[in-house]
Amino acid sequence: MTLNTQRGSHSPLRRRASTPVPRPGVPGAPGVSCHPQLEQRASEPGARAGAARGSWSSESSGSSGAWEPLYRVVLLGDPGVGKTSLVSLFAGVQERDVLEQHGEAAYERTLCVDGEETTLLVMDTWEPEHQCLQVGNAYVIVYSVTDRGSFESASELRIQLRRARQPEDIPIILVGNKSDLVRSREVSVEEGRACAAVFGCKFIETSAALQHNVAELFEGVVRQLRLRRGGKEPRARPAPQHRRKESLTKRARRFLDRLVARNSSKVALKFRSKSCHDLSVP
Ligand SMILES: Nc1nc2c(ncn2[C@@H]2O[C@H](COP(=O)(O)OP(=O)(O)OP(=O)(O)O)[C@@H](O)[C@H]2O)c(=O)[nH]1
Repeated sequence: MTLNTQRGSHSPLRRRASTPVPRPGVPGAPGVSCHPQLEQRASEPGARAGAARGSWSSESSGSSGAWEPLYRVVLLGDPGVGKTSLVSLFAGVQERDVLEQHGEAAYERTLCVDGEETTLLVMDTWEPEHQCLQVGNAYVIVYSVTDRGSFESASELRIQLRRARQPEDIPIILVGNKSDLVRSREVSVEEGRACAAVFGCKFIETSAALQHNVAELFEGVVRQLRLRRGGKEPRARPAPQHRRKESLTKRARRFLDRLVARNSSKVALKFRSKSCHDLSVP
């Protein structure tokens, strides 16, 4: 299964072919970007249907020109874990429809998931400290299952993200990539799932090389965004409280310490999540 070719009747993914690279300027004008600038913080829940899109995109989609929501999805993770490979599959790029802004590459694509179209602007970043922690409507934190260090970095990123976006209930998906490299695996699927459970995010393993679960990942992002759409998310987090923030951070640190203490597979078994692997439920 690929993101770019026929997938039968199952959730067809449609690439908006040759989406013009927008230029900065007046929103809505032909050939002009309506994407928010990177300096702009992501909208609050309820208004997170970020930038409306201009006439150029409705032409390419053949739609009536109605404005559609566009969500910014930021990929984070250590170098070499496969972020660019995953994003390239998402974008279906041979030629790169790349929007270069402040050093990040962004790819826009409209997905049809559960009969409804949603446009994602997926940003492949390599500087976690940069503004990317502020701009995403959803985050995909990638590690390589063959690199325990990248798994630990993913946990650190989750902590940073929580600090940066504490009051918001934004979708975060932990991704263990390179699942095809069975013999060099260093992080078990149970550890990945357990980590996601501890950090309160979703989890999926992918193989960009085999194109396994890549479509499911981005469809899952769409579903997670929709679950929170319009501020109707019933599981919206309560107002932030200092004590809770501290306690979760401490728990996360403890979890990390235990992983590093090479007791990880036993520890992982202690943390079970009923639904962190199901990207279609809250
Ligand atoms: N076997 C295997 N190799 C992969 C997979 N995903 C990526 N790779 C390879 O891993 C290497 C790094 O992949 P990238 O996609 O460039 O990783 P990245 O996270 O974007 O790396 P940076 O650009 O340095 O941040 C490349 O040689 C890819 O071909 C995968 O699922 N399986």
